[in-house]
Amino acid sequence: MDQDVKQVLYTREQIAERVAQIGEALTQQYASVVERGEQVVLVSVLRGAALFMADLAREMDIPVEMDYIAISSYGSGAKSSGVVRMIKDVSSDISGKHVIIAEDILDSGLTLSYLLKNLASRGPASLTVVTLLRKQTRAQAQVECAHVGFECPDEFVVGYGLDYAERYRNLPYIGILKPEVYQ
Ligand SMILES: O=P(O)(O)OC[C@H]1O[C@H](OP(=O)(O)OP(=O)(O)O)[C@H](O)[C@@H]1O
Ligand SMILES: Nc1nc2[nH]cnc2c(=O)[nH]1
Repeated sequence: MDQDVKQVLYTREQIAERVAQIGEALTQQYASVVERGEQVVLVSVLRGAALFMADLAREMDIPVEMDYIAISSYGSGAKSSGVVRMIKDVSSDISGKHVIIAEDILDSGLTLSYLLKNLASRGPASLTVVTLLRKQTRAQAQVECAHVGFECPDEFVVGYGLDYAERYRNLPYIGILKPEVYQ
Protein backbone atom coordinates (compact mmCIF):
# COMPACT_ATOMS: atom_id res chain seq x y z
CA MET A 1 0.00 0.00 0.00
CA ASP A 2 2.91 2.36 0.74
CA GLN A 3 3.70 2.69 -2.96
CA ASP A 4 0.30 4.35 -3.57
CA VAL A 5 1.02 7.11 -1.07
CA LYS A 6 2.54 10.32 -2.44
CA GLN A 7 3.47 11.81 0.94
CA VAL A 8 3.14 10.87 4.59
CA LEU A 9 1.39 13.72 6.40
CA TYR A 10 1.11 12.41 9.96
CA THR A 11 3.10 9.49 11.31
CA ARG A 12 1.82 6.86 13.71
CA GLU A 13 3.71 8.63 16.51
CA GLN A 14 2.36 12.09 15.67
CA ILE A 15 -1.19 10.74 15.57
CA ALA A 16 -0.77 8.94 18.91
CA GLU A 17 0.60 12.10 20.54
CA ARG A 18 -2.24 14.29 19.26
CA VAL A 19 -4.92 11.76 20.19
CA ALA A 20 -3.47 11.59 23.72
CA GLN A 21 -3.62 15.40 24.00
CA ILE A 22 -7.25 15.48 22.88
CA GLY A 23 -8.13 12.64 25.27
CA GLU A 24 -6.58 14.52 28.15
CA ALA A 25 -8.41 17.72 27.26
CA LEU A 26 -11.73 15.86 27.06
CA THR A 27 -11.07 14.21 30.43
CA GLN A 28 -10.67 17.64 32.02
CA GLN A 29 -13.58 19.12 30.12
CA TYR A 30 -16.03 16.40 31.18
CA ALA A 31 -14.78 15.78 34.74
CA SER A 32 -17.49 17.90 36.35
CA VAL A 33 -20.20 16.32 34.21
CA VAL A 34 -19.11 12.87 35.39
CA GLU A 35 -18.94 14.08 39.00
CA ARG A 36 -22.58 15.14 38.73
CA GLY A 37 -23.41 11.58 37.71
CA GLU A 38 -24.27 12.48 34.13
CA GLN A 39 -23.44 10.22 31.22
CA VAL A 40 -20.94 10.85 28.45
CA VAL A 41 -21.25 8.98 25.17
CA LEU A 42 -18.68 8.85 22.42
CA VAL A 43 -20.26 8.39 19.01
CA SER A 44 -18.00 7.24 16.23
CA VAL A 45 -18.93 7.88 12.62
CA LEU A 46 -18.32 4.59 10.84
CA ARG A 47 -16.41 3.46 9.17
CA GLY A 48 -13.56 5.92 8.99
CA ALA A 49 -13.57 7.15 12.59
CA ALA A 50 -13.58 3.71 14.24
CA LEU A 51 -9.83 3.66 14.74
CA PHE A 52 -9.70 7.23 16.01
CA MET A 53 -12.46 6.65 18.56
CA ALA A 54 -10.93 3.39 19.76
CA ASP A 55 -7.66 5.17 20.49
CA LEU A 56 -9.32 8.32 21.85
CA ALA A 57 -11.50 6.38 24.30
CA ARG A 58 -8.39 4.77 25.77
CA GLU A 59 -6.84 8.19 26.31
CA MET A 60 -9.86 9.37 28.32
CA ASP A 61 -9.74 8.82 32.04
CA ILE A 62 -13.51 9.05 32.67
CA PRO A 63 -16.29 6.53 32.14
CA VAL A 64 -17.73 6.81 28.62
CA GLU A 65 -20.29 4.88 26.66
CA MET A 66 -19.25 3.97 23.11
CA ASP A 67 -21.74 3.98 20.27
CA TYR A 68 -21.60 3.95 16.49
CA ILE A 69 -23.42 5.59 13.64
CA ALA A 70 -22.84 4.95 9.95
CA ILE A 71 -23.20 7.67 7.36
CA SER A 72 -22.11 7.59 3.78
CA SER A 73 -21.74 10.27 1.15
CA TYR A 74 -18.59 9.22 -0.65
CA GLY A 75 -19.57 5.73 -1.82
CA SER A 76 -16.43 4.17 -3.28
CA GLY A 77 -15.07 7.37 -4.85
CA ALA A 78 -12.91 10.30 -3.85
CA LYS A 79 -15.65 12.96 -4.14
CA SER A 80 -18.71 13.49 -1.94
CA SER A 81 -21.94 12.60 -3.73
CA GLY A 82 -23.51 15.50 -1.83
CA VAL A 83 -26.21 13.16 -0.62
CA VAL A 84 -25.74 12.08 2.97
CA ARG A 85 -27.36 8.79 3.96
CA MET A 86 -27.66 7.20 7.38
CA ILE A 87 -26.85 3.53 7.15
CA LYS A 88 -26.87 2.70 10.86
CA ASP A 89 -28.24 4.65 13.82
CA VAL A 90 -26.80 4.73 17.37
CA SER A 91 -27.93 1.78 19.48
CA SER A 92 -28.86 3.67 22.64
CA ASP A 93 -31.07 6.61 23.55
CA ILE A 94 -28.90 9.75 23.72
CA SER A 95 -31.44 12.08 25.32
CA GLY A 96 -30.03 13.75 28.43
CA LYS A 97 -26.52 12.47 27.70
CA HIS A 98 -23.39 14.42 26.80
CA VAL A 99 -22.58 13.34 23.26
CA ILE A 100 -19.12 13.64 21.76
CA ILE A 101 -19.07 12.89 18.04
CA ALA A 102 -15.69 11.49 17.00
CA GLU A 103 -15.08 12.02 13.29
CA ASP A 104 -12.02 11.20 11.21
CA ILE A 105 -12.25 14.08 8.75
CA LEU A 106 -14.24 17.26 8.22
CA ASP A 107 -14.12 18.06 4.52
CA SER A 108 -17.23 19.58 2.90
CA GLY A 109 -18.93 19.48 6.30
CA LEU A 110 -22.01 17.81 4.83
CA THR A 111 -21.69 14.67 6.93
CA LEU A 112 -21.26 16.48 10.24
CA SER A 113 -23.90 19.12 9.66
CA TYR A 114 -26.40 16.39 8.81
CA LEU A 115 -25.37 14.43 11.88
CA LEU A 116 -25.50 17.42 14.24
CA LYS A 117 -29.00 18.29 13.13
CA ASN A 118 -30.13 14.68 13.43
CA LEU A 119 -28.65 14.06 16.90
CA ALA A 120 -29.64 17.50 18.29
CA SER A 121 -33.31 16.68 17.64
CA ARG A 122 -33.10 13.86 20.22
CA GLY A 123 -32.42 16.14 23.19
CA PRO A 124 -28.85 15.37 24.27
CA ALA A 125 -27.57 17.32 27.31
CA SER A 126 -24.76 18.58 25.07
CA LEU A 127 -23.39 17.84 21.63
CA THR A 128 -19.73 18.31 20.72
CA VAL A 129 -17.62 17.48 17.68
CA VAL A 130 -14.08 16.23 17.77
CA THR A 131 -12.38 15.62 14.45
CA LEU A 132 -8.95 14.20 13.79
CA LEU A 133 -8.51 16.07 10.50
CA ARG A 134 -10.05 19.24 9.13
CA LYS A 135 -9.73 20.56 5.60
CA GLN A 136 -10.62 24.22 5.78
CA THR A 137 -10.22 25.26 2.20
CA ARG A 138 -13.26 23.46 0.77
CA ALA A 139 -15.61 23.73 3.71
CA GLN A 140 -19.17 24.16 2.46
CA ALA A 141 -21.05 23.84 5.72
CA GLN A 142 -19.74 25.55 8.85
CA VAL A 143 -19.27 23.05 11.64
CA GLU A 144 -17.90 24.03 15.02
CA CYS A 145 -15.36 21.62 16.50
CA ALA A 146 -14.27 21.43 20.13
CA HIS A 147 -10.99 19.78 19.11
CA VAL A 148 -9.21 19.33 15.80
CA GLY A 149 -6.27 16.96 15.57
CA PHE A 150 -4.64 18.41 12.48
CA GLU A 151 -5.46 21.04 9.88
CA CYS A 152 -5.11 18.99 6.72
CA PRO A 153 -4.14 20.16 3.24
CA ASP A 154 -6.82 19.99 0.55
CA GLU A 155 -5.73 16.61 -0.83
CA PHE A 156 -7.35 13.19 -0.79
CA VAL A 157 -5.88 11.44 2.24
CA VAL A 158 -5.93 7.82 3.38
CA GLY A 159 -4.85 5.74 6.35
CA TYR A 160 -5.71 5.42 10.07
CA GLY A 161 -9.32 4.61 9.16
CA LEU A 162 -9.60 6.70 6.00
CA ASP A 163 -10.13 4.73 2.81
CA TYR A 164 -10.23 4.92 -0.91
CA ALA A 165 -12.61 2.26 -2.25
CA GLU A 166 -12.35 0.45 1.12
CA ARG A 167 -8.55 0.18 0.90
CA TYR A 168 -5.81 1.80 2.99
CA ARG A 169 -7.87 2.05 6.22
CA ASN A 170 -5.29 -0.08 8.02
CA LEU A 171 -2.29 2.07 7.17
CA PRO A 172 -0.85 3.14 10.54
CA TYR A 173 -0.14 6.66 9.27
CA ILE A 174 -2.10 9.26 7.25
CA GLY A 175 -0.84 10.17 3.81
CA ILE A 176 -1.81 11.76 0.52
CA LEU A 177 -2.96 9.21 -2.04
CA LYS A 178 -1.31 9.45 -5.44
CA PRO A 179 -3.91 11.01 -7.79
CA GLU A 180 -3.23 8.34 -10.45
CA VAL A 181 -4.70 5.77 -8.05
CA TYR A 182 -8.17 7.39 -8.12
CA GLN A 183 -8.21 9.32 -11.38
O1 LIG B 1 -17.16 16.58 5.43
P1 LIG B 1 -17.56 15.58 4.36
O2 LIG B 1 -17.23 16.09 2.98
O3 LIG B 1 -18.98 15.15 4.47
O4 LIG B 1 -16.61 14.29 4.49
C1 LIG B 1 -16.33 13.63 5.67
C2 LIG B 1 -16.82 12.21 5.68
O5 LIG B 1 -16.34 11.48 4.54
C3 LIG B 1 -15.85 10.23 4.95
O6 LIG B 1 -16.88 9.28 5.05
P2 LIG B 1 -17.32 8.29 3.89
O7 LIG B 1 -18.65 8.75 3.34
O8 LIG B 1 -16.22 8.12 2.91
O9 LIG B 1 -17.59 6.94 4.68
P3 LIG B 1 -16.53 6.03 5.53
O10 LIG B 1 -16.31 6.71 6.87
O11 LIG B 1 -17.24 4.72 5.66
O12 LIG B 1 -15.25 5.92 4.75
C4 LIG B 1 -15.29 10.53 6.33
O13 LIG B 1 -15.15 9.36 7.09
C5 LIG B 1 -16.28 11.51 6.89
O14 LIG B 1 -17.32 10.85 7.59
N1 LIG C 1 -10.46 8.85 2.63
C1 LIG C 1 -10.91 10.09 2.60
N2 LIG C 1 -12.22 10.33 2.83
C2 LIG C 1 -12.61 11.61 2.79
N3 LIG C 1 -13.84 12.13 2.98
C3 LIG C 1 -13.73 13.45 2.83
N4 LIG C 1 -12.48 13.82 2.53
C4 LIG C 1 -11.75 12.68 2.50
C5 LIG C 1 -10.37 12.39 2.24
O1 LIG C 1 -9.52 13.26 1.98
N5 LIG C 1 -10.02 11.08 2.31
